Amino acid sequence: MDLGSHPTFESHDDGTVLTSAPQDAPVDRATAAARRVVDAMLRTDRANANLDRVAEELNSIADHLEEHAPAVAERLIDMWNGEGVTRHDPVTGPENAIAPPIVLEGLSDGSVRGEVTLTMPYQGPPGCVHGGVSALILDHVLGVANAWGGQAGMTAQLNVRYHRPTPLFEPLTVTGRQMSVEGRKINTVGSITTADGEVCVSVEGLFIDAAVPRPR
Ligand SMILES: CCCCCCCCCC(=O)SCCNC(=O)CCNC(=O)[C@H](O)C(C)(C)COP(=O)(O)OP(=O)(O)OC[C@H]1O[C@@H](n2cnc3c(N)ncnc32)[C@H](O)[C@@H]1OP(=O)(O)O
Repeated sequence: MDLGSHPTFESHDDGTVLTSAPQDAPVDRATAAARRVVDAMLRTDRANANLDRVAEELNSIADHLEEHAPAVAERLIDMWNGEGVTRHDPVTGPENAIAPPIVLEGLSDGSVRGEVTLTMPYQGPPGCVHGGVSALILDHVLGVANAWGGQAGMTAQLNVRYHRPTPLFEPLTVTGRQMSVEGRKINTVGSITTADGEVCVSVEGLFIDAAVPRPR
């Protein structure tokens, strides 16, 4: 997959930051505020909050953003340029309000690792993480693990095992590791565990090295 070399952000004794941590930039602050709105919308008292006013103000904000949106093709080129690669995806992207966002580090043992506490927008069963959200997170973490391992690819299969409900509102550790590369086939594993080390979700992924050119 033509992702180029994976941009890195800083290195320290414990690892190399592979994703773009939220910065004190207007777009990061605006996205963090949007994320806060999504969370607060699910928590607020539907009877007493002034949701008519909220709808009006949010539509006004969306109007402003859309007025300044370039053509999609132009924006796609911009997104896939340089550090942009790690700034817009739905798992780690600080510019994507859907992303928690998770900061991933590459470790010297070849694995990647991150920590996250998920809240109501990611709920499936009561008080627990939606299974599709876990699969989304792990698909991406395995993709980054492949980039860190030196051979990226497109997900061809993702086998997900849900061992126990994954709790919301608690710190979770997500990990991924490239296990083998045989020709174009890449085998990668990953998991989501609680702070106590309980495995909630584990995955095995088959990735295929395939050319998906960046928009230019
Ligand atoms: C830098 C930042 C990091 C960013 C990380 C981002 C991670 C995001 C991860 C994703 O979400 S990727 C998006 C979800 N995946 C897709 O949309 C993939 C859609 N499928 C495809 O594009 C193609 O089917 C695919 C590239 C996977 C394979 O098509 P090809 O035409 O290149 O493969 P081909 O048919 O030539 O098969 C090559 C080999 O792979 C095998 N293969 C292909 N697909 C397979 C499959 N699904 N299951 C098992 N084996 C498969 C196939 O049998 C064959 O084996 P052999 O060489 O032994 O004959």
